[in-house]
Amino acid sequence: MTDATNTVAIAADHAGYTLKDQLKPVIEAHGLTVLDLGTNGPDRVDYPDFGHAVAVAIRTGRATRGLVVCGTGIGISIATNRHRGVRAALCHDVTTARLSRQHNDANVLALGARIIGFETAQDCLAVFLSTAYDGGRHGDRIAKIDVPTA
Ligand SMILES: O=C(CO)[C@H](O)[C@H](O)[C@H](O)COP(=O)(O)O
Repeated sequence: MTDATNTVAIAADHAGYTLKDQLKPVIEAHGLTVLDLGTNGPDRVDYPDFGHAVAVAIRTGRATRGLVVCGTGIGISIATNRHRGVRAALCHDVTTARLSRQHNDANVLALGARIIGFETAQDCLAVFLSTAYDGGRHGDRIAKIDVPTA
């Protein structure tokens, strides 16, 4: 049985699926399991469907972390962030990837396949997966991110 705490849900649109697939070994090299939610080919698809799929996997406990990829990373990160408790960070460099974990306790990394190259993407993901949340003063701020329901 797959251990959700060691599972990373991944998804991409047509612009991001190649990078998504290239990044699977990075996840596995960290001793983590990949839950691939598509897409798996070049046919045009809608990025919100794939951002939502990763967010739902986290919300339902099938995974604790996620990776989403589209052309810019913008659309899929916006969609992923519509889910309560899901914090997707769009990163273009290792510094933002590191700080997304230390300060924001980001649980999803978003990347733009048409914006950054494989080497940078690989470094961002490796840092994202290996950096712990700092806690402390950041906790109250994170608690204010999700808008309270009436
Ligand atoms: O970057 C994206 C959304 O922010 C998507 O991956 C697409 O690249 C973008 O929507 C453009 O779509 P296209 O059909 O590939 O032109």
